[in-house]
Order: sequence, then structure tokens, then C-alpha cells
Amino acid sequence: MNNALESSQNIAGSITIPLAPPGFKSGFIGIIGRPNVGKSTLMNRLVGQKIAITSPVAQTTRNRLRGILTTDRAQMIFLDTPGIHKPHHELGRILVKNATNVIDSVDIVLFIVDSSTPVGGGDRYVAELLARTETPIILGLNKADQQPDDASELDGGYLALAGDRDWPVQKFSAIEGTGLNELQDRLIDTLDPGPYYYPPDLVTDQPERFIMGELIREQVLLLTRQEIPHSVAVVIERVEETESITRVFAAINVERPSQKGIIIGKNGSMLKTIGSAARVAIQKLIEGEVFLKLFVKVEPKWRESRSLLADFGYRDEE
Ligand SMILES: Nc1nc2c(ncn2[C@@H]2O[C@H](COP(=O)(O)OP(=O)(O)OP(=O)(O)O)[C@@H](O)[C@H]2O)c(=O)[nH]1
Repeated sequence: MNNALESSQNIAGSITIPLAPPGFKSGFIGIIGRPNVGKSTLMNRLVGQKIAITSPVAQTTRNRLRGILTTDRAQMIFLDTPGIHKPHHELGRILVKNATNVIDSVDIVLFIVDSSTPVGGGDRYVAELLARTETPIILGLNKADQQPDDASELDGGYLALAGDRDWPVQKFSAIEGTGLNELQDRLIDTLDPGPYYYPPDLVTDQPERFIMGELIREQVLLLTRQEIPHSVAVVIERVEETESITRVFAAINVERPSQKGIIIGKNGSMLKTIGSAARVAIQKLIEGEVFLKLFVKVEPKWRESRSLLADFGYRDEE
């Protein structure tokens, strides 16, 4: 029997994980950076499937999400973290605390910056947090596709963030996919030998329900833009599966009645648009027919309330 395929562990009694061959590497990689630099886009691209939501509006990522990439040589488990920024409310405080906790608990920190724009205070804030860690750091210069022909000044500003530390640097475009093989090689070079932590064909450890909720939240953010910035939480209340169709019932929670009005729209038109776009995305996720029913609820000040935050799945992850 091939040793590499021999089952070594059992998750939930049924899924088996192969035994890693000699020299196989594995580890946890925290994707860190200020909001909107492309962290979620990168993770989706690396694992080859949409598991993190992305949007042109900053701070779309809320929960820590794991994306898993398994190759012949290594298993890389990516932790997508919310953009690090100075917090203004309880939700912001939890998001930043969780992201900073990641820095010390992973095997590699992948520090992502938007190299199409000059380095700024947000990047320096993250670099200061990273200055205190022993964790190896790789600097990722994203959005290479949008850099000018002579990018030496832009690059120089980012390279200076390392100070007197020696950070390996890799330039890439998460959107176009250029430079990502080189990035993978750098990550694998930096990892230590290790086992398979997950079955090789798994791309995320998040339950499908969570991703369904995120796909709905993404449409709310994309379609309502400025009006409903971050005061929305989606809860999947019920999923009914039959052979021909999956029925999903979800609540969109907002903080104010006026926001409820915007999400519902004139004669329900906005909610309909959100629902059909989210339905298409969920169909892709589960590869089957979906019926999606959305409700809109007002939960005043949910971002300030610890118990409601916990109800909606946001926790201190210490
Ligand atoms: N041109 C270009 N745009 C990119 C690239 N990567 C990401 N973007 C865009 O940048 C925006 C932000 O991307 P996200 O992946 O949501 O960024 P994020 O860092 O996860 O953002 P937060 O969740 O706010 O922390 C989106 O509009 C992406 O399409 C890239 O390589 N090139």
C-alpha cells in the first residue's frame, strides 16, 4: 500500500487525511494588511474558488476565514484577516484585535500592500505591529497590473517598511494571477516540513452556510454602496435541501429603519436585485438550484452590542 495515501486521521468519522510524504511542507499563513489592498481577492485566487467576499468598499472582510491550498509539495492554510486600521467602534476593536492575534499564531505573515498607490499611514501602522513579532514575514506587492512603467519610487516606499529587517518581497497581481506561482514558491521555501492538516481537496474550513451569508452580504455592499456601509449582518436562518433544489432563508440585519427601506427599495426592487445576484452566487457555490428568501430586520446598534455581535458570529478569537 502506498504510504502517502494511507489514512492517518479521521475527521468526523468519515473524511480521511493522507499521510504526508517525506519533505512535504505545511503551515498557516496570515494574510495581513490595511483595508482594500486585495487580501480576499488574493486568497480566492490562490485557492481557486470564491470563499472570501471582495468589494471596492473598504473593510468588507469581517471574520477570519481559512482558505486551503494543497499542491504536490505543500499544504498552505491561509487566514484572511480583516484590514487592520485604527478602530472606532466595538466591531472595529474586535476585528483589529483578532487580526493582530493572528500575527503571532501563524507560521508566516504575508503582509499585503497596494503597490499601485504610494505607501501611507495605514501601511505604516501595520508595519509597526509587525515589528514586534518573531514570525517570518513576506512582503507582497499587489496590484502590479496597475503600477506605472517606472514603479521604483512606489516600490521603494514599501521596501522601506521593513526597516532593518530582511523581508523577502514578491510582486504580483491577485486579479490577473501574475507572480502568484513565484509567491507560492516563496511561501513553500519558508515553511517547515509538516503534515496534511486538512484533506487535500478541501478549499476552506468554513461551513457552507457561513459562505452563503457572506455571498448575500457581498451583494448588499455592492448594490447599496455608500448608503449601507458596514451596518449589515446576514444570518442564514434555515436551509432545506431536497434532491432538486436547496431552499435558503436568510435575514439581513440592519441598524436603522431607514436602512431597511434602502435595502428593500421601491416596491421591493432592491431586495429583489440583491436576492437574484446572491442566488446566482450561491448556486455556483453549491453547484445546484437554489431558492433564496430574504428578510430584512432592524436590530438597533448591533455593532455596539457584544451579545448581538456574538449572535451574528463575531467573537474575540483568542
Ligand atoms: N487592479 C487590481 N485590483 C485589485 C487587485 N487585487 C484586488 N483588487 C481590487 O481591490 C479591491 C479590494 O479588494 P479586496 O480583496 O476586497 O481587499 P481586502 O484587502 O480583502 O479588503 P478588506 O476586506 O477591506 O480588508 C477590489 O475592488 C478588488 O477587485 C489587483 O491585483 N489588481
